[in-house]
Amino acid sequence: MATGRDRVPVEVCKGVNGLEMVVLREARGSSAEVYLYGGHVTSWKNDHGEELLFLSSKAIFKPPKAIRGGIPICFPQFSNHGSLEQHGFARNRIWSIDNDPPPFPTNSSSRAFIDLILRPTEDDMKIWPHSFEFRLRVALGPGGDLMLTSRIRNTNSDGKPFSFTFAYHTYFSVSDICEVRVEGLETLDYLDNLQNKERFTEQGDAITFEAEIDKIYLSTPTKIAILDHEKKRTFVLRKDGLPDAVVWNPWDKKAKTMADFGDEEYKHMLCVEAAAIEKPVTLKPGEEWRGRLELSAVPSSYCSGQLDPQKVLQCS
Ligand SMILES: O=P(O)(O)OC[C@H]1O[C@@H](O)[C@H](O)[C@@H](O)[C@@H]1O
Repeated sequence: MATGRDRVPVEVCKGVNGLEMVVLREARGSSAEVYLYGGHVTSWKNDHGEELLFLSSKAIFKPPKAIRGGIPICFPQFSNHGSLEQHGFARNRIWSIDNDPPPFPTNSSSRAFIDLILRPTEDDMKIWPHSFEFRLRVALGPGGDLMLTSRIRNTNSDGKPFSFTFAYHTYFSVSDICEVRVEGLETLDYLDNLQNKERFTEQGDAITFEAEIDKIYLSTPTKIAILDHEKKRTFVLRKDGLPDAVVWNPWDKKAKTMADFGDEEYKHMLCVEAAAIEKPVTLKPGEEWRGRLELSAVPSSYCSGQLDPQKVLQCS
């Protein structure tokens, strides 16, 4: 666990439109950028300086519009699964740097990290009448892995529990969506957002892409792999506390309806979102929930054709 002593100092600077952001740098060259607006990771680069996340060239860095790309945080509501605004309000609030977070029991050897915190304002409590503390740690591992840990605590003083849904809405950068496949979701049940959230079962093959997709896979394994054949790169997601996984690509028609997304950009992105949606999380006052996502990008040149994400990891 990193202590104050061996921690790499983070840089706080002004990003697009003067919005404050934090830059994390790891000794071998990987880096990440985190905006306080949304507690939003907008960039994750490997030690060759290659960008691994998709960020739209038309992204609007201006509240209240959430930033299109990177890793928006969906809380306290995923999508339109409730009465709040789409994907909740955490992604368009200004978070603060948390200089003194409660102890972080983690075995991570990360030295480059930032702790952020979001608490509701009085106005927030008018639309979602609950008091909470949302602590987000964004860390870079020594090998360039990106780790996000969310800790959400019910701080209601009225004795009331609350429930929420959640997602790390990660936009991965891919060379060509038609050359990408996702492994780890085969044979699982999913809710199809394009068919009134009806429940279906996925076929036995890895998922490939040739049209709009918007599915919530249920009870997914802790590891999911995204294989980018053209780039010879595999993204591996490891997650904890997040049983569901959303797979989204708007494709051409939907892309044209989105003001903050280029018409052709759908070809170069894929969202695979570690989430808790089907069974909302309920917290009593004083209780805390934790949801963790760890992302790695590994060369996959010798791994194509292997369906087991575990093997993809072993041969990297
Ligand atoms: O445009 P937004 O609000 O960022 O949402 C983008 C997409 O986010 C995905 O997570 C949802 O499943 C989609 O239904 C939605 O279209």
